[in-house]
Amino acid sequence: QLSPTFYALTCPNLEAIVRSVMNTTVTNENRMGASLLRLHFHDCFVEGCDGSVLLDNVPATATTPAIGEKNAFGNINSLRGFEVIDTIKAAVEQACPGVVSCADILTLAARDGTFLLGGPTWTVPLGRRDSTTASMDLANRDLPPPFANLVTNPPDGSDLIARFQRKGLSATEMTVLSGAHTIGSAQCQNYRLRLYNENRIDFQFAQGLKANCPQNGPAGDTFLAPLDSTGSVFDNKYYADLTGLRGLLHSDQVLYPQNNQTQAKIVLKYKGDNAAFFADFAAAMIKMGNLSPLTGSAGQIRTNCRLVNP
Ligand code: HEM
Ligand SMILES: [Ca+2]
Repeated sequence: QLSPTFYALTCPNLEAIVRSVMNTTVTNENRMGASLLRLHFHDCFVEGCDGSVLLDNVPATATTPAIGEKNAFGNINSLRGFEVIDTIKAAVEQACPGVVSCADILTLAARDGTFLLGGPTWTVPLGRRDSTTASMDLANRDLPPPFANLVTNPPDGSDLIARFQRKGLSATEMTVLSGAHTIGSAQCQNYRLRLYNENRIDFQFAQGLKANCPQNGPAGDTFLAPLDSTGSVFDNKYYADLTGLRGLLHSDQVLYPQNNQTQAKIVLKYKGDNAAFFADFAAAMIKMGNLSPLTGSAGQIRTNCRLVNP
């Protein structure tokens, strides 16, 4: 029951406001476009796209401790862009107070970040409402780790196909959404094991990265490398890099396996057809953006994206 015209009467300038702040932000720092795309993904995979990831801290309840998703493994010292959401929210509140959810703002910001770095655009269904809860445990359970395999990681279910399947997303959609790694960067601690322990990696590529990512931490732990060879441009180079064994994360390289032609063919298709990549990425983003939204009178419209309303 989300709709692209949800705010047509109540906040007609919403999309222009988001685009304007995002434009300034991405011009100033390219990577922030990528960071907001990732923030939206991490919101949607935990309790659905409800702005839960934006909550600074959540008061304890009978069943959950006082802690939010920001402290989960994949998020802590890694997620970025919270201040950008604050800036957009402030501008939106000025224009149309109390009407637009943080979850919708984040969804639009992710779309604009993609577009401003050269990617596709799409129409965003709107009308999500904000959660009053966030769960570190659910985030730890549902966000895929960079060491995840394609299909085999029993018994903890940390394989990529199953993890996305649980969110109603197919292996093809998982592969196209991973194409988001055409922009942005990762820290050495997330690709170190791959550099030193794996065979399916281009020799020169690994050598180049080892210089700043030594085998033993904490030295180099936070050193950033671009996720593909054109890290500030949204393009299909990511897939060419995978076929050249230059995927940065283990979870990237496993998308192009030797022993699974069905899966490998998805990568080859997007490597050879940028238009198909863009179209399928846009469609998969809309699908991911529709994950169990709060609508109607469920949840709330947060005044401050970091806090549940008093
Ligand atoms: C398939 C499973 C996935 C895994 C295991 C994964 C894991 C990661 C990791 C470990 C990083 C680097 C974080 C850091 O070093 O601080 C990263 C960055 C990123 N991820 Fe993913 N990711 C996955 C899927 C996705 C999806 C579906 C999207 C969006 C649709 C996405 C968007 C991004 C972006 C844009 C960045 C760069 C962020 C920045 O530079 O700030 N990822 N991902
Ligand atoms: Ca969420």
